[in-house]
Amino acid sequence: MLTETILIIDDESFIRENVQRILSEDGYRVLEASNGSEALELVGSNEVDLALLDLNLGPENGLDLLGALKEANPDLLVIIITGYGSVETAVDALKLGAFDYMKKPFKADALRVIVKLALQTQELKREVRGLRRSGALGLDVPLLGESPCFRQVLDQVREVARIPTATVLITGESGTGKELVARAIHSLSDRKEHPFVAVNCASIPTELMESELFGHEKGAFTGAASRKTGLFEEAHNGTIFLDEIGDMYASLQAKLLRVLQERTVRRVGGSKDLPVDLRVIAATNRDLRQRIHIGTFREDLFYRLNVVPLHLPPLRERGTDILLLAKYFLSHFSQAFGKSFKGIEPAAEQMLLSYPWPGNIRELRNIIERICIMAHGPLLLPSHLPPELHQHPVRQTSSITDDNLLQGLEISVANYEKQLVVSALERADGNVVKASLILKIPRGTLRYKMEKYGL
Ligand SMILES: Nc1ncnc2c1ncn2[C@@H]1O[C@H](COP(=O)(O)OP(=O)(O)OP(=O)(O)O)[C@@H](O)[C@H]1O
Repeated sequence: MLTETILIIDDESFIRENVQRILSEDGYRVLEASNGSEALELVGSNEVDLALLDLNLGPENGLDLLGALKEANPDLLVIIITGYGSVETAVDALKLGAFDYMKKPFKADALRVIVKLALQTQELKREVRGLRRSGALGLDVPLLGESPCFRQVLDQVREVARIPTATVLITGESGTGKELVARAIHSLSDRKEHPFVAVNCASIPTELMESELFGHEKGAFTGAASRKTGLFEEAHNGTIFLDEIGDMYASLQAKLLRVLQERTVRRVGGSKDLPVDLRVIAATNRDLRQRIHIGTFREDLFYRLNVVPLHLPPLRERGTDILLLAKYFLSHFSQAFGKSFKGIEPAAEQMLLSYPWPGNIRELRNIIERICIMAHGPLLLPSHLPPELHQHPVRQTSSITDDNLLQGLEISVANYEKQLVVSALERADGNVVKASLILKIPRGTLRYKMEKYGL
């Protein structure tokens, strides 16, 4: 990431010099403006991430300038600097879109904290925008993930979506996103204008399941007062998603096999075979081969379903996707519940990365949702995380996963180096000189690495 650029707008030169000194020491690029027109010119000609604006700019109206700055760059974050007694104006500034305000005189550490928070927010917003743009795949529901093993899944999703007749079997632990992937395949295929019908094969009582799936004719059984179309018919031209296929009742397995072979369905009590044109996507978190072995799943059905196998990795094997997803959910629920979460504290990040996530993405999503309901922010702290995450030891050195190997030596080493730099900076309370002593490297080298890793 490039060095962030901060603009200080103040008519008092000693304030500008002070801010310049503190923030450039921390590795930021700092620009200075003593009045509104200089500020607007600098915002127009530079990629400014954050502006520190003194509202008392001599005869100029600071609030007007705030509006003009936001107009020139709507993504610009503005922190207001206000003198004693003018807090009300600062509140007006917040209403006009300023990020926060700071009272004069302020301490160097307070400045550092507020600037860091603002820039973290900026980054989070950028990430979410990027994710929305990529729609991760251009879908209405984002299928998020950047780890090599998940990228492979996304490639397979794109490939299989192009073949609208291919049957897919999605496997993976509970909560890994099997239904979301099934929806993605449908939305990216030529069938997208037609229905996507999801059926949970484990939740419908077996006696009802047949008539749910195949429909029935009037009078087919007691209580069948009228004709009913089944879900296969409803999914005609679209996609049927058969979740928890491993729990499907044996007699229905035979009927499903027939649908896959003949591409027709017969309603219960009916005598006609009705043609259906659809894609079947089945999913399971069970080991189907083992079920075949013990005789509860038909082998011939397994081969009919397993035309394109797609395996979803558990969250614990997806490395930093955990943080990507956590930040996405944090931003989403924070907005939904009117909270002010702006980021995750590094220690909490480590806890999220170390936990094995038996409930996968669903568990992560639920935890973050709960935090956004119960807590306030601005940072997600270790104390917000539930006991199960505290009981799990934070990994000091990352163990070697398949993902590490797929990333290759250079990226894995860089990730490790970044972790060390972050830990040293934390231990040194952000002081670069102290951190460089901890790491036993020259200060310039540390700055270079911080810039390289966007710290
Ligand atoms: N890649 C992803 N990006 C964003 N959200 C995701 C992703 N994968 C899953 N989710 C979210 O996680 C939750 C669980 O996903 P989903 O229901 O698709 O999992 P599943 O594997 O089908 O679960 P089960 O086996 O229990 O049926 C959902 O809220 C879903 O929106």
